[in-house]
Amino acid sequence: MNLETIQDPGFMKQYNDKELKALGEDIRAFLIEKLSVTGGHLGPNLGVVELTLTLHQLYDTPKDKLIWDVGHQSYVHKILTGRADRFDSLRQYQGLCGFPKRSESEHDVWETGHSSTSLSAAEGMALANQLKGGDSKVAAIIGDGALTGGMALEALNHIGHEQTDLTIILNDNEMSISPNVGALHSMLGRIRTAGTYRRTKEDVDHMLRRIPAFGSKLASYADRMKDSMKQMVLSGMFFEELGFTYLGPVDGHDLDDLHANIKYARDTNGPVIVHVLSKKGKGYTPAENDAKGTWHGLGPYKIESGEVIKKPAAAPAYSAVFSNTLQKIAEMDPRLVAVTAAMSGGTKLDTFAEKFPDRMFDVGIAEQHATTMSGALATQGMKPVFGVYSTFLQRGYDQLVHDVCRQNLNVLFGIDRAGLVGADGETHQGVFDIAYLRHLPNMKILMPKDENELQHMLYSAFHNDDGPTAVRYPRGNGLGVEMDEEFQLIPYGKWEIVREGTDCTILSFGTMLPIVEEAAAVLSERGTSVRIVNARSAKPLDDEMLEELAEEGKPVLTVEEAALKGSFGSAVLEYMADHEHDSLSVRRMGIADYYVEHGSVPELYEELGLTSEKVVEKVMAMTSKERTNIRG
Ligand SMILES: Cc1ncc(C[n+]2csc(CCOP(=O)(O)OP(=O)(O)O)c2C)c(N)n1
Ligand SMILES: CC(=O)[C@@H](O)[C@H](O)COP(=O)(O)O
Ligand SMILES: [Mg+2]
Repeated sequence: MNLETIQDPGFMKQYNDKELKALGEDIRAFLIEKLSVTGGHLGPNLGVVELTLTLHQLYDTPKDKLIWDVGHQSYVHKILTGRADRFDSLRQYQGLCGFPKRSESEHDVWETGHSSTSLSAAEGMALANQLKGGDSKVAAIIGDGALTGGMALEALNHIGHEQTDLTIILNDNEMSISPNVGALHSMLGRIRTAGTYRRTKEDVDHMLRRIPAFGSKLASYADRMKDSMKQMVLSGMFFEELGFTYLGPVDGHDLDDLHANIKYARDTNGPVIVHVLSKKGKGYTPAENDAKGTWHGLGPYKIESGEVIKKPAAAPAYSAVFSNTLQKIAEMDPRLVAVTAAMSGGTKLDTFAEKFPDRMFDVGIAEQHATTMSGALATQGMKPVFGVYSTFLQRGYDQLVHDVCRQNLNVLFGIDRAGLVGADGETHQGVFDIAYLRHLPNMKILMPKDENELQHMLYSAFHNDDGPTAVRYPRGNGLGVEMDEEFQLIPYGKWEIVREGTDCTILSFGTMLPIVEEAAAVLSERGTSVRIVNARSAKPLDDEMLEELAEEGKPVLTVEEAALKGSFGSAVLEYMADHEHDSLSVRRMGIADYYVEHGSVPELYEELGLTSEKVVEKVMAMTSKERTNIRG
């Protein structure tokens, strides 16, 4: 079938199994082919083909509501709701979003990208429906990884209490990005086994009862024994005890099994959880055999061989420098403990865990728990390092305030994906952490200009015993600079002049330095002499340098890859105002007050005006204005 002719799911409502199977095969082939060029979350989507087909047969969207969690597995849903023709632009600038997007389609009723929000959203929509006397059906599709997120358990608690009519499809493929972790995961594993156990039980029952004379006595005795075992292993009781009807485990690739159970759930009063067992990467061998999470989300690949096409990297990934530096420190200092919230691959803490298995804790998708636990580790003299994406640390904000900063605990936050991340788009850009950290008393915020300075910053922060420090670094690879053999201590609040100049000073924060240096070279050719400062801490600032700049009186420009409101440039403005340097001209470049969607980072730099050309323009305006002022 030509999937690009699909307008909406109406066409498949009456499809029989054979037609659905054929459609499923077309969808798998389409995904494998398209994503081999664009990249994306192939594994998760291959795992939900039959499930999504069944949902769109049984639910009449957009009247009925389907909510996808984490949302990276919504490509099949997007194909069935008329967007197959946009897949060549998947996760590209002004192209198809990799997560549900309400502006893209009326069938996308809730936007996700951060994990574990679907149950709360489903409850909200179901309660609204109830209050309005509507007849919409609501279903949330949540993965076994996302179920480990605290929000999901908060919602289960409330939904079970309210007894709201809604269905939760638990898509259990035993994987988070990498293999799932935690007691919930083990419990689900027991259910998977119990599922097999239950089928065996029925077979045994049938066999026993066929024994003449005492067979039925034997069977009922065996039943009693089996039931106590069932209670023990059939942990669907966990959900039943919370007030849910538990159905499962259901074969996530068997259309009949799915249809019967999800239809039953849809038409049952009260909350129902359907435990679906699926295979991540189903239908494409390299993805099916993926034990590490390579095929969770990836770039282009060769379909036949499954070879992932990697661009030759001239420099190490910042995440690798982070992990390698921690390993070097951990060899010298037994107090170092690494923590991740289900991102061991992305943060490269998986390589740390290979060397120090007892000193790396993956807590699941639980940033709140990770933050507070790290604080408590510090109270006991350990030196915890929480490796976390900027955007995901937002999930642990109160724990940052209430537990870590207020108690001034020695936690080092390795904030990865700081700045624009690109293809994951607005839910993942790491552009708010300076703003959400800077106003917290006791927090320090550092960002290196390159990978060599990153190792020194991590080393310096690790040896700082004056409370929490955030060392932030971007997604992707470094600049290819030489790495010092020996660690150096970088004093907090001491910036570095990397180029002398007399007409204007640019305070470059973190990754902006190459763009600023390029602009300075152009400005120099035009006769404007620019001083460049590697302003490597947003808190504390370099007060001494700021006083000198104020004294000198030349224009100052701050440049950062972060939200302008509340980040580094704001800190400089605040400083100058608070110290009554009212005549100094300070201007800022950064990310304006909106959510930056998906695209390549260079394209997003263009959109945001974070280019050397724009820096040149800005400085020319500032200095010519300054010159005009002098001439009067
Ligand atoms: C708050 C938050 N933390 C971490 C992530 C990163 N993340 C994206 S998908 C994923 C794993 C999800 O596992 P699961 O829900 O089982 O979905 P599957 O990929 O197995 O279908 C993680 C950890 C996130 N999106 N949101
Ligand atoms: C869906 C999700 O949140 C993760 O898969 C995320 O896309 C990983 O990002 P990186 O590719 O930067 O590790
Ligand atoms: Mg999973």
